Amino acid sequence: MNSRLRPWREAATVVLAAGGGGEASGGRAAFDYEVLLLRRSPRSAFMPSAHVFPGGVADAADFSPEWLPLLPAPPPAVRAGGPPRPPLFAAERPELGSPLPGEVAFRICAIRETFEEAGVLLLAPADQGRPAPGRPARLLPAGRLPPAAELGEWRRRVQRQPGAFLQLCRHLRCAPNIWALHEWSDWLTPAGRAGRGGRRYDTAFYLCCLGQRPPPASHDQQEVTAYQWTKPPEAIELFKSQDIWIPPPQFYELCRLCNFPLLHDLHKFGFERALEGCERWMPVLLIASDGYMQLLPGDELYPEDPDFTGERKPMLTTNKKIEDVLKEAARLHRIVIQDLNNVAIHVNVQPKYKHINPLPLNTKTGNNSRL
Ligand SMILES: CC(C)(COP(=O)(O)O)[C@@H](O)C(=O)NCCC(=O)NCCSC(=O)CC(=O)O
Ligand SMILES: Nc1ncnc2c1ncn2[C@@H]1O[C@H](COP(=O)(O)O)[C@@H](OP(=O)(O)O)[C@H]1O
Ligand SMILES: [Mg+2]
Repeated sequence: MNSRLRPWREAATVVLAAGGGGEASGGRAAFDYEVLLLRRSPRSAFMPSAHVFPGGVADAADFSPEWLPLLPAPPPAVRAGGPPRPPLFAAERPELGSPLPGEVAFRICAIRETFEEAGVLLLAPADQGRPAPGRPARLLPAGRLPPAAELGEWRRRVQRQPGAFLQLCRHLRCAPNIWALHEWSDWLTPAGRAGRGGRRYDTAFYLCCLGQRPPPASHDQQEVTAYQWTKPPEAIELFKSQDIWIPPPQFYELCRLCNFPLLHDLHKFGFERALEGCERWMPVLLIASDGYMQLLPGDELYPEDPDFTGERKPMLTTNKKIEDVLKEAARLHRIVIQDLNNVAIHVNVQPKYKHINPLPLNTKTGNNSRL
């Protein structure tokens, strides 16, 4: 990516859910699937030790035209649509000389990163033809994979050289299962929250539902130091009890998933909704006297002309307390952060593009009554 043209890096991440086959009934136990969370290394320059979904920065190799003969055609519904898209997908990249559209390359990126960071290979046989988007995806049968040691060697090669992912796919006569990933959201790191060295990310979030038990994963002991498959409400509980720290975008998305106890419902919602479009969200920080808020588009305090580069006014400030700021507002779409693990989403606006609002789960002790 040409970082000189944009003050942020372009990245992709995948909310990987696996399970299914559950019964519809109330309570947390009713969740019939788990999502993959990875703990970032404490040495990471950005969000050290945070629990996130697998993902990372796009590489020129994700845009290689050499992918084209390997990839299946998009399902008809995907090709027919022309919904509103974030700039990440729409931007032309003549600097890469690549005919690969962003919507393909960022999916390849998310799948490559999932292999690098968690050892999970989201591939489909290259001769499989068009996917059936109506059903959750499945992984390759174990018989199509090389022995574990050989696969481990491939993984290290891909980590060193992302172009090796194409070689691996050719070797296995497989292709990244790109159409099993459904566009879900797009988060841009707030100006004023850049990590060491000014790191900010415009990150495409995809949803991928696997209609099978969570596959074995493994961390890489470098960028990622632990992994866990967890039900969305359990992840919120772990956050609340300070066992893990989840950054605001991932917290927001886990609270959205809490609307769907069943994998099949989540998958159906995810692939149908993706056809409606998606917009990029850059939270704008409002610092209050006893904490801060991340204002999101649609909130009445969200600026009409947000400062994307952070050169003008990356943060708003007030002397008031959070409670008083909240009382004064009618149209709410914000993440309220009183301290590291005391986070609540306040939203009463209609989500765009047929998306769903997060369940209002305050992580303050005793407040998760909806679970
Ligand atoms: C996948 C990433 C872009 C990381 O890339 P890397 O593996 O380091 O190459 C990951 O950062 C990600 O999923 N980002 C999503 C959007 C984002 O940047 N969120 C950070 C928000 S920081 C924040 O809100 C802090 C706060 O106010 O508490
Ligand atoms: N052993 C390690 N500990 C911490 N971070 C590591 C690491 N090995 C690699 N990384 C970091 O992981 C990031 C690559 O992530 P990804 O492949 O998901 O995009 C790089 O961050 P930077 O790009 O910020 O330097 C790299 O420095
Ligand atoms: Mg990463």
